[in-house]
Amino acid sequence: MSLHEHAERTTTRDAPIIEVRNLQTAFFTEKETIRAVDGISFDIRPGETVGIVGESGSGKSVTARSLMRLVDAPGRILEGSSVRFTHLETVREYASTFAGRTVDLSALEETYDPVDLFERNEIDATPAAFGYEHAHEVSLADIVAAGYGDELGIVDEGDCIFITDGTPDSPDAIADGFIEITRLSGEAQRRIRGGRIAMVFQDPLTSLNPVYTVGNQIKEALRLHQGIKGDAATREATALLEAVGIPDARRRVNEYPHQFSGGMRQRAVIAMALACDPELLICDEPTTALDVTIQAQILDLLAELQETRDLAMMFITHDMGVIAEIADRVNVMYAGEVVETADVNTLFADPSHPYTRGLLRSIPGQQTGDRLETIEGNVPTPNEPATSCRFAPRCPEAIDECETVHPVSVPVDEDEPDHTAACLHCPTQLSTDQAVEMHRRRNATRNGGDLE
Ligand SMILES: Nc1ncnc2c1ncn2[C@@H]1O[C@H](COP(=O)(O)OP(=O)(O)OP(=O)(O)O)[C@@H](O)[C@H]1O
Ligand code: NI
Repeated sequence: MSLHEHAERTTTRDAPIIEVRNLQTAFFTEKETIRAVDGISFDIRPGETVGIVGESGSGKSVTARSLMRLVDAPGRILEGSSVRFTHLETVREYASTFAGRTVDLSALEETYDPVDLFERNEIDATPAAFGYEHAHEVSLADIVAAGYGDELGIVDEGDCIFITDGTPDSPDAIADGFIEITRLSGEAQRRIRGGRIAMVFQDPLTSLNPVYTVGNQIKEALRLHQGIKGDAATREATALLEAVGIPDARRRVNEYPHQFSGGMRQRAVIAMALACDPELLICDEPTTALDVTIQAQILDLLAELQETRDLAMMFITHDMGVIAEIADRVNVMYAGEVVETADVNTLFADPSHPYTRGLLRSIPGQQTGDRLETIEGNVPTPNEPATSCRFAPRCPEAIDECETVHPVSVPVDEDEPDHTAACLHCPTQLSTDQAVEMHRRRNATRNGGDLE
C-alpha cells in the first residue's frame, strides 16, 4: 500500500485498545541483568497497524512476548510496567466472570489522593515514566496498574480488572476500564493470550503441530476460544482457509502442515490466529523467512484482513521497506528503548533521531551512491540502567552530553505532540543547551515535586 493511501486511512481514530506504559522486561542471568525492554510506552487503536522496527537485539520480540505474557524465567516484567487492555466488551465480560478480581477505581479515588501516594517511598518512578511532565498529572489508575497498589495496600495481588467509569456490580453498564495484562494469571490470562490477543511468529512451524491436520488445529482454536464444534467448526475452518487465500480449502483442510509450502503454512497460521477472533494481532517478522514475492502477498493479506475485521495490529520487522508498506504508526526501538515514534508519513518525511535516519539510509534503493549504507557497529546489550544515550557510540551527531545525560522521549516539534524522539537535539525549537537541560531535569525528578 502506498503512503498516500495510508494518509487517508489514518484520519479517524478511536480510543486505544491497548496502552503500554513504561514497560520494562529484564532477564536476570548469572552474568548480568539484561534490560531487554527498558521503559517503553505506546498505544494501538482498532484498525491501526503499529510497526516496531529496529536492528537485531533491540527488544522487539521481548516487547511482543511481554504483551502476550510469554516471558519465561530468567526474564520477567518489572514493577512500574503497565499494559492495559481497554477493549470495552472484554472489560465488561471480565468484570462479570472475574468479579472477585475486579476493582472499582472511581470509588477508591474518593479515599486516596494520587498526588499524596506518588510522594511515598514505595513509588520510585518519575512522572516522565508515566508519560507526564508533572507529578499532579499521575492518576490512581497509573499507580495501581504499574503494580504499586499492592505495597501501598490499596489492592490485592490477584486484582487485574480496574473500572474507571461504572461499577463492577453492573458489568454491562461499565463505560470505561481496563484489564491490566501484567497482573493476569490463570484462566483470566489464558482467555487473553491466543483469545483476545493472537500472535503470528516468524517460523510458521513453531505454531503448527506436525501430527495434526491443519483443519484440526484450526478447529481446536475455534473450540477453545469461540466454543464452535463439530460440523460448524469444519465449515468455519474451511472458510478461514479461504479467507486467507488458500486455494482448494475444502481439500487442504484435511492436509498436514508438511503438505503446505512455506507461504501457505504462514497463511494457515494466520487462519489459526483469526480462529480465536482476536482484537489485537501481533506479528513478529511473519514474512522474514519467505521469499520476496510471497512476502508481498502475505503483507497484502494482513492489510486486507485487518481492514475488513477492524483488527488492531502490532507488526515487528527490522525492515524499513516493510514498515512503509504496512504501518500506520511506527515505534523505532534501540537497545530496549523507543527512540522515535511518529505516523509513518512523518517518520519517512522527517526522521528526527539519528538512528532512524541511519535505518532509512540502509533501505535498498534509497541511497544516492551504489553502496548500501549501514550503521556501523552493533546494538549494545542494555545491561545497566540508562545514564547516557545508548546510541551515542554509533551516532554521527553525538555531543559530549550524550555520554552523561539519558535522553527521554520529547516532542520533536511543540506543534506535533505525536512525533517524539529520545534525543538531546530535541525539541528542535530549543537551543542544544536548553534541550539538554530539559532531558536532565526529567531524569532527575524522582517522585514528588513538579517538573519545571
Ligand atoms: N531468554 C532470554 N534470556 C536472556 N536474554 C534474552 C532472552 N531473550 C532475549 N534476550 C535479550 O534481550 C534483548 C532483546 O532481544 P529481542 O529478541 O527482543 O530482540 P529483537 O529486537 O527481537 O531482535 P531480532 O531482530 O534479532 O529478532 C537481546 O539482548 C537478547 O539477547
Ligand atoms: Ni525478534
